[in-house]
Amino acid sequence: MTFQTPEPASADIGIVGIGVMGTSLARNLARHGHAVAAYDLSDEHVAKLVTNYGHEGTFVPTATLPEFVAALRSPRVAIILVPAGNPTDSTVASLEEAMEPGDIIIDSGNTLFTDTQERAAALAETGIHFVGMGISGGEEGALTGPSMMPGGSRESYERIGPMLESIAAQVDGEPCCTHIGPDGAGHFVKTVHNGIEYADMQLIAEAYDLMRRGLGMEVLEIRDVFASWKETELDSYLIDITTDILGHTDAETGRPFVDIISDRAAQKGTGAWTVKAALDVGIPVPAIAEATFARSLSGAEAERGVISQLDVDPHVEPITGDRAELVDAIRDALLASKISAYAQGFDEIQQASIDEQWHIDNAALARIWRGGCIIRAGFLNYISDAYIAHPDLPSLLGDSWFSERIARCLPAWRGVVALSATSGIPAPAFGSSLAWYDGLRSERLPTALVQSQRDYFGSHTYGRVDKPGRFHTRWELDPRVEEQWD
Ligand SMILES: NC(=O)C1=CN([C@@H]2O[C@H](COP(=O)(O)OP(=O)(O)OC[C@H]3O[C@@H](n4cnc5c(N)ncnc54)[C@H](OP(=O)(O)O)[C@@H]3O)[C@@H](O)[C@H]2O)C=CC1
Ligand SMILES: O=C(CO)[C@H](O)[C@H](O)COP(=O)(O)O
Repeated sequence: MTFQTPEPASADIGIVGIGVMGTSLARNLARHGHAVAAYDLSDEHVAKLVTNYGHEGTFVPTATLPEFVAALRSPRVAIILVPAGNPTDSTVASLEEAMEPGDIIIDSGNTLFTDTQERAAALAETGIHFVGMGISGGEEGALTGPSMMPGGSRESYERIGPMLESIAAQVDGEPCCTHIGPDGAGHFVKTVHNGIEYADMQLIAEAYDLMRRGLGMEVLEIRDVFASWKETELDSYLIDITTDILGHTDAETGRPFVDIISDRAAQKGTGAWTVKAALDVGIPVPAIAEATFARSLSGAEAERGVISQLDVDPHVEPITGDRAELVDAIRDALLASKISAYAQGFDEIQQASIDEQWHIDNAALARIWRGGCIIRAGFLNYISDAYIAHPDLPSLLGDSWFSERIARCLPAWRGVVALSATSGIPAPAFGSSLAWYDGLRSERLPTALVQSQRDYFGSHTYGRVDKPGRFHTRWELDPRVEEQWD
């Protein structure tokens, strides 16, 4: 396929990677009156964009990256929407060759934030701005209004902000796009957004499983339950799509779609990155970790094959009792666990922001997640309010809106986690969230014993509850002697 050589400087902005997201974002920009240059390794993708959607606005198809760059008005702005890793590296390298100081490269893929930091540092010498921008909303959101999380220099945001804000989702008259912070900040918060997404999805799936296998409910009955939860604090996009999915019937078999789809849930890495980064900054995110492991477990063919054959009957003990009360209990457990998962994600962002000196505004971040993105949910308004009232809030659970709901849901939360264990229906994200909460509220934790063990075998020292300093016990001596080490 050949395209006519484009007019130089005829496009306001360009997109490299005209796949699922690139096509939608190019259309969104064009619909808002921006002329969009398009480049993809595959000319066919670019041609399809122009043929199918050319009537929606101005597209400038290009066949090579130098042509693409030449088609951009100066200072040039190019958005990359290709797979993370090598394809992004090679695209950045080619753009760098053709671009000039003052131009802006925006990587909008799901990129590891440390890669963004490295690319931004490498490009800094050239005078080309590098913006690592998280984007969320999937194909539909990118078309009708995504949530966007750009990192990078303030100067670059002044140039690209108005254009991005014009195509972002709008909530209460505010665009779901704001400058997040320097270098890797935008990609970091998008990664944690996805970690929270993993947790929210897993929690919903656990609620479904407890109703389906535990209470023996039909799929359409559960669909109706989820539809009714939309009227509660659980109102969210993920509850909406769950309701829709549960109402869907497989055309070929006439069975509920959820019964014919393979239960292997895939992952592209952002959940695992969130967990790894949480380990690095020392912040516990067990709901996100369990959600990530749940996907790995679902794909653990060999282990599942062996263990499912073990002669342990019954595999599932039905949950008995008043069904309406049990459904309400599952709803409350879901709300409390969901609050925990979001609190964990925000804790992680807060700590990374301190460590990296990103100065991320959690209130503004919560506001841009209210629309456009996959985790959009009514209660993000309350998260924003909590951080407006106390920007350095050590935990969302310290805010009264959240603590009151946790207190209200707590008895049901405990009951549901106990039922999960006795019925044999795994609810790892429910259970780990509750354990996280109980850990944080414990005045004294058994890690006192862990620290004693560390000192015993490795002379790692310890603090005392009754006086300052670091101490070590000479465990090998008889009688034992305590030494003060500093
Ligand atoms: N899908 C989603 O919901 C979301 C995706 N993202 C992120 O956005 C990025 C794009 O995702 P998505 O649109 O789903 O992926 P797709 O695979 O649909 O699109 C990627 C496009 O980039 C093209 N491409 C690959 N390598 C190059 C290259 N070196 N130069 C130019 N074009 C190239 C591909 O062509 P070809 O097919 O010929 O290889 C394809 O057309 C990813 O980083 C993804 O993680 C972010 C948010 C949401
Ligand atoms: O970024 C996204 C949504 O916010 C993408 O859809 C991403 O692919 C989701 O992650 P995974 O594929 O690992 O489920």
